[in-house]
Amino acid sequence: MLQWTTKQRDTGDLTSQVHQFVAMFLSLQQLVLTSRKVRNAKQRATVVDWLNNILPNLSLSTNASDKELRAYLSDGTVLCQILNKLRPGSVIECGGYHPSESRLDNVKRFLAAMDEMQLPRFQMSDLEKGYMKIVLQCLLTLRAHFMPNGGGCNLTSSSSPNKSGNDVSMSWKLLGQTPGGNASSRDEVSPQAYTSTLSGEDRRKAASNSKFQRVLRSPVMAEPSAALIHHVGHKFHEVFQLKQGCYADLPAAKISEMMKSNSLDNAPTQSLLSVVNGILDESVERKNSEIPHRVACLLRKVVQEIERRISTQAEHLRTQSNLFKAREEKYQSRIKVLEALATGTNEESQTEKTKMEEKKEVEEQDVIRLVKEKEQINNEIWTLKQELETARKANEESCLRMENEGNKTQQELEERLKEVMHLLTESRSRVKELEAYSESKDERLNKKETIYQRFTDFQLGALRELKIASQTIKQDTLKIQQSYSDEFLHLGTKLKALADASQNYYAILAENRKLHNEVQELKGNIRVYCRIRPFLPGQKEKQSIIDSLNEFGDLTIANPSKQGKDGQRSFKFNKVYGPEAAQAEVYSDIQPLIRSVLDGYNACIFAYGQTGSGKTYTMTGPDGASKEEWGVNYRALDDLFNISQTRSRIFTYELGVQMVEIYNEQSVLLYPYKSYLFPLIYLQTLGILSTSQPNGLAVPDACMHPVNSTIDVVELMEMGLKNRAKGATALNERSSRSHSVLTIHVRGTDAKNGTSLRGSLHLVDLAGSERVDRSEVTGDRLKEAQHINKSLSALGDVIFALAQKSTHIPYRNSKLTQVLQTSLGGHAKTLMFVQLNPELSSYSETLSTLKFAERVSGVELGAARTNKEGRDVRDLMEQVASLKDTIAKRDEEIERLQLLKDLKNVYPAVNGEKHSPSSIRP
Ligand SMILES: Nc1ncnc2c1ncn2[C@@H]1O[C@H](COP(=O)(O)OP(=O)(O)OP(=O)(O)O)[C@@H](O)[C@H]1O
Repeated sequence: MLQWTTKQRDTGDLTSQVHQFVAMFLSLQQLVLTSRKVRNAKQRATVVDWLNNILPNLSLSTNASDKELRAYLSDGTVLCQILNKLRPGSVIECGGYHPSESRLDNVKRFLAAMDEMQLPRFQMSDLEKGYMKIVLQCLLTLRAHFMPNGGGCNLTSSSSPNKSGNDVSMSWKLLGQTPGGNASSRDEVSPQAYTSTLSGEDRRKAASNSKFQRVLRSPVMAEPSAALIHHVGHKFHEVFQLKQGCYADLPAAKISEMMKSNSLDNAPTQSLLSVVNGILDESVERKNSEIPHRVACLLRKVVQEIERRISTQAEHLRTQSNLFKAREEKYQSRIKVLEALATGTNEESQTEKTKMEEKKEVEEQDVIRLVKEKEQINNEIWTLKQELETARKANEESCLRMENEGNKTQQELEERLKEVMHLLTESRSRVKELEAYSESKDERLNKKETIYQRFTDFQLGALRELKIASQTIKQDTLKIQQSYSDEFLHLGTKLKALADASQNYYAILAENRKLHNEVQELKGNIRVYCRIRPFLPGQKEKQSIIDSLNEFGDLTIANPSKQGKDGQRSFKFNKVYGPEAAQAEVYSDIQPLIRSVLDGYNACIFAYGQTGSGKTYTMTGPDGASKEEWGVNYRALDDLFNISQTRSRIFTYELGVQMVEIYNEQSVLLYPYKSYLFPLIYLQTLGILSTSQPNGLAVPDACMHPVNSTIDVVELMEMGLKNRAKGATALNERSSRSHSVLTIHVRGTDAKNGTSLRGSLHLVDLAGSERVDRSEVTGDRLKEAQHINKSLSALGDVIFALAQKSTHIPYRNSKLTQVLQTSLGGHAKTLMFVQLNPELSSYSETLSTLKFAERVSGVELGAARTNKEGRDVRDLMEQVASLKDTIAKRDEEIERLQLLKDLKNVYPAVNGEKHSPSSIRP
């Protein structure tokens, strides 16, 4: 860094200061400026600006392109005008060219003038071909040559053209040259020559300014950096007015050589200042210049001030010089006058001498005054220097600050660089990791692919095997199918044989059954048909205890509380009807038995079972039954009527129907036998029957009803049914608590031989067989239950006595057994319907019913026999019956009388009152 020493301040003259300032500035530039290429556009703009200044009528656009500029310059007129403006008369004035001249002649003249001035120039071909860079360089050189202050814009005194001209002449004067001086003399100006152009005092100061010399010859100046040289190249070029070539293309070595040859020493002050101004202008204009904008502005102001002061000083010196010249001339003339006078008169010469001395004194005073003024100027310069020093210091500080900031920034940048490097390293490692990961992934994928490939191969293999296996299986299946079809055919044949055999089997079975029935008939077995009632509509519980049944009379019931075979019980009867069996089906099975009555057989059909098991349904049918729903009673009567009518030509049949209900057997013991026998109602239809029945039962007050058709019988039966005792019990609302016995008496007479036959059919609807829970019924209901139980027990006793072929059969234990005596014994055909309730709650009752029925089915009554009689026998029988009837009446009379006698003994107070048995009967 160059220092502005006090000595320099004291001793340096203005020019040397400027030189020094330029050198310092260049040093500063070296420190702060970086190399930057001056753009062609900038140059062009400068040239355009300059041209517009010189030739205001040109009106070139500031942003004119190379092409536009070339258009202006191509005919050489503008070039000639420029030269004439700068140096009047240097070329022929050419406001237009002569028609005989070619366009290029103007250009040639311009180039010749440039050659004459020994300024670098372009070639004709450059302008023609549009190499505007060289043309621009040439114009810039010309501009620098004639207007070193860049067109005079920056000089304060350049506002007026006259002043500008003065400045130019002043500059040349300072350099010891005239504007029209030989350029070669400038090129050859050495430092010594340059200093010789200065005034004596200035030369002395310049010579003594060792610092200045050192600056000019300093290594920095001697060997400027390439960047610096490149940056300020054109400025130097302008300053040193290089002869040839383009300063932009000037190699660094050339500039370095120039620096070594002390070319700066020879540069005019004004040029140096214009260099500084140019650099500062450029710095101010360029926002991103390395010189801070404020500093550049300040420096420019300083330089302008220096220029102004130099200008003022020069003006002052010029005035003084003129003054001195005028005085010198005056003195010369006076001396001449005085000399003339001296030769004339001494007095006059003495006077004149005195006057001259006086004037000399005045002049000396003037000189003293001038010296004082000079001192004053020196003082001003010194103040200026001080200001310059302050500015320099400020500049240094700013440089230091900038340096620090630069260092700081550099450090930050380095740190940032480190961070970036770190990030780069990290990202590289990350990339490596990713690469490794992708490689491993690739590997894994490859492995997976291999595995999948293998798996696929394996699957395909397996598929192929499966295909083969499936084909084999297909073939096997076909074979098996074939064998199966063969076997099926074989089986079909066998099955056909089996079906035939089974048909035979069924035929044999039917034959067996028939034979069995015949055997039973021969034996006189009581036939037992079992019928199962369906679940009633609206009944919630529908779990049936019926496990199985078949057409052969097999029945199995299941105990819900016991699992497996322990809970099951099987029975065998002559027939078992399921819940779906129709009334007609049931009747068709008993039809032969019923019809046998017309052949003179006694038959008895009774229904046994608990309350609600369907006894009445089977024997009579439901209430208001249609013909399809008719029970056995209606169907039997209808059937017998029809057959009797069919056989009317052969046989004359008389039918009598008697309907008896046995109720509260126990009360019979208290009443006469008529009442005893028929406690509630009796009906004796037809007049064919005498009041004395064959079984010995008298029917007192018998109502005889003749019947001629089935409908008559049905009406009679309905009348009888209406009179049945009915009541509500816990088991069944409509439960009958009485035994209902419908007896059909048949007498047939053979029209040919007069033989007669008698048959009777008892159709008995027994009371409910269930055991009565004493807690549920009391009073009359309890009595009814007891009677029912007793009569059923008596029935059982009779049946089992018959089964055991006992000598004594206890028919007389109940009224029921007495009524059924002729049907249960005495070679009658007997059939029992065992009615079953399928409900779960009735299991125990059902079981005891079935057990009773099982025992009944084993009872053999002996082969049934017809009641056929010849006419004599019949007459005798009728006589016997009449006698029996008479005896019965007598017995009855005796019994009645006996009863009256007993009553008289019991009630002796009652005198003469007679009670008839009928009045006592309920
Ligand atoms: N095979 C059947 N088909 C359709 N309904 C039936 C059948 N058997 C019985 N019923 C019906 O069951 C109910 C009870 O039948 P039913 O009155 O005949 O029983 P019961 O044994 O005569 O009873 P009770 O001892 O009280 O006279 C009746 O409503 C009847 O219509």
